[in-house]
Amino acid sequence: MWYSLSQQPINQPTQTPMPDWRLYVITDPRYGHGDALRDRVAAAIRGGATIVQLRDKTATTRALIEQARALLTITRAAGVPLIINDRVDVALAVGADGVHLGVDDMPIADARRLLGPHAIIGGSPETPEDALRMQREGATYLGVGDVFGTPTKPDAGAPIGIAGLQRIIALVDIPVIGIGGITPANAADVIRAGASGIAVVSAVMGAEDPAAAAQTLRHIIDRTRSEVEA
Ligand SMILES: Cc1ncc(COP(=O)(O)OP(=O)(O)O)c(N)n1
Ligand SMILES: Cc1nc(C(=O)O)sc1CCOP(=O)(O)O
Ligand SMILES: [Mg+2]
Repeated sequence: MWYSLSQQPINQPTQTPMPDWRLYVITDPRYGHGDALRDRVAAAIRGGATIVQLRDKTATTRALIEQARALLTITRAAGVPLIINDRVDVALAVGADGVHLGVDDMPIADARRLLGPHAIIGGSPETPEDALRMQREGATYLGVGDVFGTPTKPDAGAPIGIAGLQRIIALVDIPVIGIGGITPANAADVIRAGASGIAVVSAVMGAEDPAAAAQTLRHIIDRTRSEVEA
């Protein structure tokens, strides 16, 4: 059955398998553009990143599209989804796997209508009410933070801690990824709290060796998940 965009039901069950959320790596222009960015993303994937987000709040639309196309060749070859931060138009233009949207970005319901039932759509709630609304509107997952205090996003607000993260995990049925100030020293706490994965910028993209940094985090995540499941 065909739907016009306006008739397409939101929150339609998707046949697409759920991504592997364990290690979600987010780019930052501070750590390179062009080939340097591509090399860092490729290294992060070699080390064990399971999902990648292109996040660049300063690039022109044209530059963002170029970066997205360049990253897609790497992520597709590795079978890792590429998510575009903020920009539904860029995700559509390049055929990315999804978008990530905060409370000031396009509403999730509109993005779901535009991108269709199989797109990965992440939401960043600021309150429990936001979390429930985003889930209702068709978010695939939530990125919840700032958990520990981030050096990367100055407007992230006060840290919510593990207790704040757990509150959202208990409230929704969709996967929750912890974000904000996550390092090898605290990643296990996020997984023990029930998060499906961790999202990091500086701990991998800002590392001298992104492959080694991703590998260290993956070991911690996988070990902690085994402990929790035992
Ligand atoms: C995985 C993930 N979680 C949270 C965010 C933050 O999104 P948002 O609140 O829209 O802030 P900006 O990233 O746009 O500054 C994210 N990007 N990814
Ligand atoms: C993109 C982003 N969103 C956040 C939120 O709290 O919603 S914190 C953040 C940046 C995370 O970077 P780092 O791993 O360097 O702390
Ligand atoms: Mg945003």
